[in-house]
Amino acid sequence: MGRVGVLLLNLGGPEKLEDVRPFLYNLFADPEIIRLPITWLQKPLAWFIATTRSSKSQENYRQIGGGSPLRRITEEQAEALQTDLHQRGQDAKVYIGMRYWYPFTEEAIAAIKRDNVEQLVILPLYPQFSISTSGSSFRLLQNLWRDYPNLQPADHTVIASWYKRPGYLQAMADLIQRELTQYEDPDSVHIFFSAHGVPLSYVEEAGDPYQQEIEECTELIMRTVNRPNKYTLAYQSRVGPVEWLRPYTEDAIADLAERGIERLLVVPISFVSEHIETLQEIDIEYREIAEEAGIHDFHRVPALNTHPVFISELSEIVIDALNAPSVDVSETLRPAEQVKIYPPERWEWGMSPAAEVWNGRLAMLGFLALMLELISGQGPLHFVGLL
Ligand SMILES: C=CC1=C(C)c2cc3[nH]c(cc4nc(cc5[nH]c(cc1n2)c(C)c5CCC(=O)O)C(CCC(=O)O)=C4C)c(C)c3C=C
Ligand SMILES: [Fe+2]
Repeated sequence: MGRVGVLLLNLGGPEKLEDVRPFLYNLFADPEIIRLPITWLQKPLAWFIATTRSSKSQENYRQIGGGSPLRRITEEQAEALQTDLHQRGQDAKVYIGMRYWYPFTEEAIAAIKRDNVEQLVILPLYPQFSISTSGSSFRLLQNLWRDYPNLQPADHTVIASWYKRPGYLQAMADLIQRELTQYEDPDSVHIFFSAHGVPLSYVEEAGDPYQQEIEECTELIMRTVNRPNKYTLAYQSRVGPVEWLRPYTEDAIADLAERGIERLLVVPISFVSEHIETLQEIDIEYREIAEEAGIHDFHRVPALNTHPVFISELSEIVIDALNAPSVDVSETLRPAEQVKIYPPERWEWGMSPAAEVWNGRLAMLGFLALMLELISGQGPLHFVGLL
């Protein structure tokens, strides 16, 4: 057997405040995050959103110490996984490929080539699959290997999602149990699962399995916790004007407060590391919302980070993958491609999704034209004297 490598895929995060704008640009330039029918508009729109959003986003990163801890934590996870694999007699090198910031996936692929890795396990650090996360990274790999076929290792296998794995469920249950034991009356605590949201259209029109996987994951964790506590699942971090998966976290907190719930234990479940959305959004913003609504006992379960049971499960996933027939990255993408493509390209009359999409596109084009005219000082509105 040739050299073995493990590629951990993750999102990446700005390390300093100056990184925030270019990081946001990379994120919004990704067609799996915003898909535009006119490809040349993707980059100007990404530039526009990144520029307008960056000061608000920078303020959030400032509140957590001036940057994302994601790179440091992912490096710790990679090191712990490599050590655990070695201890099991599996000699493998672990690489990190971030989607939107350093170390970029392209850098990891170059290192994998340099090291002559022949067998590669591709393991996203997202327990559940979404088109916007693991799907986007798989698409990037597919495009890279299409354009540079010599960079592709002789054998590679892709793990699409792994939220059902017993070690993951056990580690999550352990974190929840640990927090519950801090309470005098643990059964009175309401467990609040907060998953990262995605636009509703990803699920309803593009066939993203994310919502189903999140719901099943929540049930499996509660079964593993094996306690009588009541629980709720809600979706956080909505961006932009379109509808996302519901209930939104802020609404669900207000609703529970109205029902007289006093003790809330928040469990972030879409991501395995601390990041801006746990440290700032949950710990600061949602805590404030809860307290204003009358929930003064507001706690959060820490992210898995390098929890030993979790790291050990990652090793098991890698070893199982090495012993199973390989799965090509394009096979993993195929199920999402077989379902309806979003946005629908064919025009349909009436109040149809196609009409909504095309209205949205035209509005976006009009808005962009206006922005360009405001910046350049030239255009049809200047010509007719309206600007
Ligand atoms: C605009 C659409 C977005 C979708 C869809 C989306 C899905 C998604 N994201 C994560 C995990 C993370 N996202 C993070 C940051 C982040 N995400 C978006 C937008 C979408 N995410 C933005 C604009 C940002 C930047 C931060 C901000 O301005 O609010 C991060 C943080 C990394 C860090 O810096 O610490 C993570 C992690 C998941 C799991 C997901 C869908 C399942
Ligand atoms: Fe996100």
